[in-house]
Amino acid sequence: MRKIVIAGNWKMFKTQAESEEFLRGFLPELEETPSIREVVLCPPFTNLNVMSKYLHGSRVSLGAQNVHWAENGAYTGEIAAPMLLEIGVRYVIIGHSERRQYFGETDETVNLRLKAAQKYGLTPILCVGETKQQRDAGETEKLISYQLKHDLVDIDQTKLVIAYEPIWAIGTGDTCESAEANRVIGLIRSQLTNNKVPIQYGGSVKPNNIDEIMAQSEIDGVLVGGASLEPDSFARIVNYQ
Ligand SMILES: O=C(CO)COP(=O)(O)O
Repeated sequence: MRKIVIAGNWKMFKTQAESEEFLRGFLPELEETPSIREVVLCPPFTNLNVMSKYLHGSRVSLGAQNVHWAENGAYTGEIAAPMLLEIGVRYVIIGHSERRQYFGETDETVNLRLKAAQKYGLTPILCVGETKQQRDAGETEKLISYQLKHDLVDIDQTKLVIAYEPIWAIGTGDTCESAEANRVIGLIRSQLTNNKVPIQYGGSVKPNNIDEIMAQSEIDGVLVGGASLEPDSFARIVNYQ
């Protein structure tokens, strides 16, 4: 049985006060959530410390949205793994398409960040996925194979989560058909050496499509953007049928 990992990626949303307000509404809704489901929240860096204190003793794990590969150093604007560990962070999203698209992230830097995360005991959530153009050109499989081959060099697949996030489905309301997401995720799994790696789907996951997505045999969880920002909607997703 593979682990189920349901993560909220808050991107650049919520102040500290707003994140505390979210938790006040969200935590009570987890009382009935099956314990096999790992629930992760990935807020902006500025909220991690206060949320870590708030979540102490709760069943929710904290994740960051990026990590640098050096232990420390002259890297203005970056955050190192030991800084995250010290405040109780356990997961880190790496290689999100918004990092690749807007901030010059490459497969090489993704690989460096993955290695650093694992070296310090953080579990990376590696994001892969194709653009609309690549999909229309029939290049989805080739692109994802390329990303996996380069991103996963010397990576321990026993401490890894992968998220398949087709870029055209992110923030668009244009969810990938669940059967198609299942097919691509099966393909990702066939390229891994460890068949226990949890593989999530991400891209316009909402309360009204979560049950169908999670009914797919290859899909081990979801990485949720917009719908993770409201306590009721994220609780509905975590408590899928
Ligand atoms: O990018 C995503 C999660 O990392 C998905 O975002 P949305 O759920 O808003 O489409």
